[in-house]
Amino acid sequence: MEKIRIVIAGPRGRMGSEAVRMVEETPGFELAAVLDRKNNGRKLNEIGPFQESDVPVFADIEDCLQSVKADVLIDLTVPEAGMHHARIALSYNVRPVVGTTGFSQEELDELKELVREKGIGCIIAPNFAIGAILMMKFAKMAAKYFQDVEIIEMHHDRKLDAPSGTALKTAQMISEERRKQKQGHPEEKETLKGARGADYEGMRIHSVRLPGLIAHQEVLFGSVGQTLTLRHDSYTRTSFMSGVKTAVETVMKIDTFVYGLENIME
Ligand SMILES: NC(=O)c1ccc[n+]([C@@H]2O[C@H](COP(=O)([O-])OP(=O)(O)OC[C@H]3O[C@@H](n4cnc5c(N)ncnc54)[C@H](O)[C@@H]3O)[C@@H](O)[C@H]2O)c1
Ligand SMILES: O=C(O)C1=N[C@H](C(=O)O)CCC1
Repeated sequence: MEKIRIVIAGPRGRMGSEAVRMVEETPGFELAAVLDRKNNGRKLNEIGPFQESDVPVFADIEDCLQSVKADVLIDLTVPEAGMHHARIALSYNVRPVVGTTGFSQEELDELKELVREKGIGCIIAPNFAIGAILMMKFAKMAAKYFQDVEIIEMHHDRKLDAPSGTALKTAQMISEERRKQKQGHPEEKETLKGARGADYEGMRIHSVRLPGLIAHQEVLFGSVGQTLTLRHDSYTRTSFMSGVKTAVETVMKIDTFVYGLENIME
């Protein structure tokens, strides 16, 4: 069987470098090229700790996709670059697997429409860790029985977007079961701005940023005389890689837009 040829955007990043390792180690996957903001025209083993890999580095995705044959683009960059890469990849019939977070609803809708026009698969995954996916699914289940919920997401202090993509996706999944309602005292007042966190349909999302953390989230439900806490922790970025691998394999078999790995989990 032919190998799945993959382009990775963001190969020098925390996630992108893990993804390069995963692709290189996976039978059936082949790294075709990488997209880096800098280092156009060089080889991957000249720009990072990847001794074995001499695939070409491109700064521009169009140059890349005109020069190398690719099946899948894995994007682990920043939202502006991720959107641009996903749009161009689709226009070249290359299937995007996007782990980058921070997209607006309008951007997700635009990608969904492009995928509908093209008829090839595209997966946007705010979190690739199986435990995080289960946490979100359990939170949705619990929301049927608990109307009051707050989300606390905790990440390393190099993270650019807040709230995290996972926290937003969790809130969206909960909102499929929970009726919209403002939580807390109807007359509560913040004496320090932001004390009650972000407001998603009346439920609150709190973002913690600290060195030492990787990616963690608690979903706290409260009802009369009881609370229920769901918690997930990613202690290393390798925790995300089996999800990236599954997404790459799956995106080759589908012709639709998927937002969230829970939609492709058996
Ligand atoms: N879906 C998940 O499970 C998951 C897990 C962890 C992180 N993330 C997300 O992945 C993204 C990357 O996270 P990170 O911690 O690896 O960040 P990082 O800052 O370590 O890496 C991002 C990389 O993207 C590169 N980059 C920026 N613009 C680029 C461009 N135009 N072309 C090519 N490369 C470009 C940067 O140079 C950098 O090397 C973030 O949006 C983060 O929220 C998702
Ligand atoms: O490290 C990050 O940045 C992470 N981002 C994702 C998010 O925003 O939910 C997933 C976890 C790690």
